[in-house]
Parts: sequence; structure tokens; C-alpha cells
Amino acid sequence: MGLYQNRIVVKVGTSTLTNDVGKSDLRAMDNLARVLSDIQNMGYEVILVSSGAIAVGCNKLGMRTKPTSMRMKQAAASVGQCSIMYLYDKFFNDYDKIIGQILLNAEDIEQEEKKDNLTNTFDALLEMGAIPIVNENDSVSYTEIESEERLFGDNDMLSAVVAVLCRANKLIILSDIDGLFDSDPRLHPNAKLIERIDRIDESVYSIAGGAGSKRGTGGMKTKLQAAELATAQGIDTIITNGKNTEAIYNIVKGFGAGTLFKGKQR
Ligand SMILES: Nc1ncnc2c1ncn2[C@@H]1O[C@H](COP(=O)(O)OP(=O)(O)O)[C@@H](O)[C@H]1O
Ligand SMILES: N[C@@H](CCC(=O)OP(=O)(O)O)C(=O)O
Repeated sequence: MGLYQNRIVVKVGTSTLTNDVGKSDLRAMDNLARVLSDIQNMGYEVILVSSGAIAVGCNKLGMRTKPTSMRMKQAAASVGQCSIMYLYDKFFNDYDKIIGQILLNAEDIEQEEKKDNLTNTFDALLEMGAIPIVNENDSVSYTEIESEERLFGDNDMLSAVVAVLCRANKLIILSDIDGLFDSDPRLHPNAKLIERIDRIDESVYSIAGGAGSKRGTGGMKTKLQAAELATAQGIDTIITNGKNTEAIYNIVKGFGAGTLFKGKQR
């Protein structure tokens, strides 16, 4: 089965959705809602994979630092997820769009029946013109937040899983950085942006470091894992800066912005 040529998955990370003190970055969320709504008006089907629940929940609950205990992280996610969806609902509503929430665990796509149900839900939402917004089901899952052997790893991986499941044509990963550089620019100020990668091998992994801020998780490594999964199924994957949401217009039209990982010919 081929890919849906007009279907795109956009993933946005915590570092883009929250400001330096850990509160929701309303301008970033509004910009994202506007551009994605506009792109949908242009005839594209849009799925958003959004992080931020734990960070926003921690802030709302007055936790000064990110909790280390699992139960506190899960409680924070429960509070933050409501807050994020409430804001998305308001912003997307301003642009005349309907959103739907889908919270996922690894086992939801491991069982054939659940996987089919999930695909049907995505398809039905898209058919009706709604924009599905996806996150890990942090409050019930242990593996996604903590385990080293987790399938989703973090939302980067989840976005690739969703892109494959929904047979999207493109996966756009919005980060707090312009794309993949030849070394971590936070540590090496002269690092250069790599515009295109056709094969993700060990040499590519060797230049990817960890998260760049207290709020991000995974860093470039998990983005490369996501790109590897998606490109293997023919899905072009782009890492670009979430502060420049306008770049999404260029990307959907096939122009460059950030780093393109070219999907394998199938
Ligand atoms: N080679 C690299 N190129 C670009 N960024 C890198 C690289 N290695 C590590 N990073 C770090 O990855 C960070 C982005 O990942 P992360 O902190 O998880 O944010 P997000 O919330 O977007 O997922 C960047 O801020 C950067 O410091
Ligand atoms: N599910 C978690 C997101 C974890 C995660 O992958 O975060 P990020 O690296 O910012 O995309 C949350 O909503 O807080």
C-alpha cells in the first residue's frame, strides 16, 4: 500500500511549546495552530504529535524542578495534558478547526486489532476534517517515560510510528534547533547545518548528541531513530526549527528547510 500524498505528520517538542520558565509558549502554540490550519485549508491532511504534558503539568502544579519519581511525572502529565489540549482547542477553534485527542501506548500498535482500530480512528477524524493531536499516554504507561527498551522511546519515535501507521507522505519534526548539525551547536559554535541525508548509518548517529535543554528529552539521537524508521517506509523526514513555523509551508511544497532525510524508494 502506498503513502497518502497529501498526509503529513508534524511533531512538536517540549522545548518549542514552553518558554524558559516552563510555562506554555502561547505565541508558539498559536503560530503552530494557524499554520497547520492554513495547510489543511490548502488540501493537506494534518496530524500533530505534541509533547509538553509533563513540563506544563509540573509548572502548573508548582514543582520547581522536573520530578524524578515516576508517579509524580505521571501525575504532572495528567494535569499538563488537559492544559495543552485546552489551549490547542482554543487556538485551532480561532482558525475554524476541530481537534481530536489520541493518547497512545506501545501495546496499542503491537496488537493487530488495536492497531486497526487506531488506524480507523485516524482515518475517520481526517475524513471529517478534524486534526488529530497525539501524545504518549504518560499517565498509564511506565515504559514510554522510563524504560531503556521502550518502543516509542519518546515522542520523536512516536511521531514516526504514527507517520508509518497513517501512511503519511512526510514527517516534520519541529525542534529548538534548525536541523541536524555536524556536531551539537550548543557545544561547538562553528557547527554546520546538514541539509540532506540519504542514508542514516553509524557515522550519522555519531554526530548526534543528547537533549539541549532541561525541558527536551532525547536530543538528536531519538530524532535520528525516528527518521530511520520513517524513511525506511519511504516517508521523507524533516527536522526544522519550531520557532519558524512558516517553514512548514515550504516543506509541504517540497522545498528545503532544516535537514531532509530522504525516504527510501519503495
Ligand atoms: N548534531 C546535532 N545537531 C543539532 N542538535 C544537536 C546535535 N546533537 C545534539 N543536539 C541537541 O539536540 C537538541 C534538540 O533536542 P531536544 O532537546 O530533545 O528538543 P525537542 O524538545 O525539540 O525534542 C538541540 O537543542 C541540541 O542541543
Ligand atoms: N509525553 C511527554 C513527552 C516526552 C518527549 O518526548 O518530549 P520531547 O523530547 O520534548 O518531544 C510529554 O508530553 O511530556
